[in-house]
Amino acid sequence: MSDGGAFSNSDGGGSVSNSGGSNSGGSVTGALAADRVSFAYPAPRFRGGVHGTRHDGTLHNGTLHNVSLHLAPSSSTALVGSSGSGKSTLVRILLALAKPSAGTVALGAREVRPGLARSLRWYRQAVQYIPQNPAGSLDPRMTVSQLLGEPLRQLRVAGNHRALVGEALERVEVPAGLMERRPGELSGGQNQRVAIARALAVQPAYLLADEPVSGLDLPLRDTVLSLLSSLVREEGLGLLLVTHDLGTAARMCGTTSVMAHGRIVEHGPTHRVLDSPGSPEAAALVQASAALHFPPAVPAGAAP
Ligand SMILES: Nc1ncnc2c1ncn2[C@@H]1O[C@H](COP(=O)(O)OP(=O)(O)OP(=O)(O)O)[C@@H](O)[C@H]1O
Repeated sequence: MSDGGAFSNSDGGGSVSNSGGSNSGGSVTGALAADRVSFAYPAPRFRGGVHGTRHDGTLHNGTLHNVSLHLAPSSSTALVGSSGSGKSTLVRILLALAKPSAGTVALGAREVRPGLARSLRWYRQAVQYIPQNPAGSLDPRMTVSQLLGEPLRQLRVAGNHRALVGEALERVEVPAGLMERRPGELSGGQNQRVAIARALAVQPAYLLADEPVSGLDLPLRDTVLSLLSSLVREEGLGLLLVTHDLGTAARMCGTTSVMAHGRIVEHGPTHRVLDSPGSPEAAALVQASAALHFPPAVPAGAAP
């Protein structure tokens, strides 16, 4: 699909309800949708121009152009694309951290835009984020139990917070004995799991995850990906997985969107996108991934 026109996931991007499970973010119903979103980062002042615009009035550094992405409960979508194609920027817009210059973001029937923390509390609970470097997002002064308890308190999540914290840590296999440690007293992998537990503890309806397992060893990757899959399957979570790993996209996600130069250039069932890519950008990603996983064999005796 060219230019990211509005589309729905094949597994139901329309207005739907969470199918249940225990995710309390599931009290929020409907699709999470970016519709025809454009965005440009502020640019340095041009000579004789207005901040952020060219002399002809067009936006400089138009980072996203007319991008649409619809996520549905109980489904996983992979967002792939080369470095700098705009994936993280789109995630920031979906998180209502950046305001699009055109287009809208909505959860169900409610449009969302950056604003007062109080007015976005419902949205921050419903849509959680796992950043690229989750461990780096943790306040080093806080203990694990404080780190997980803080968003529950700030977002006024209903229920027994102590129990929610314990349950989230158990899900990512962080032993309860580490609850009073601070990030500096944990391994990188443990910190990453704490950051993931922090997102899960508020029981979101949607999880936007930017390379969530890139810093973990292989068995732990498997554990975390299996956990995310089961949250989607059994508890109605909607997952957007930003990844450079097409194998992870194939394993986890029913649909895949491909970004290039700030546009969605292709969207469809993951197996179709990966098996017979319909855009040169998707084809290049598949080719690069194949070369990485199955490099041409070095003939015996040849220098490596
Ligand atoms: N804060 C910023 N100010 C100005 N330009 C930015 C800013 N953040 C990102 N950009 C630019 O916006 C474009 C898209 O960046 P973005 O981080 O969204 O790409 P990405 O696809 O997530 O890349 P990666 O896979 O490397 O994380 C890039 O050209 C980048 O340099």
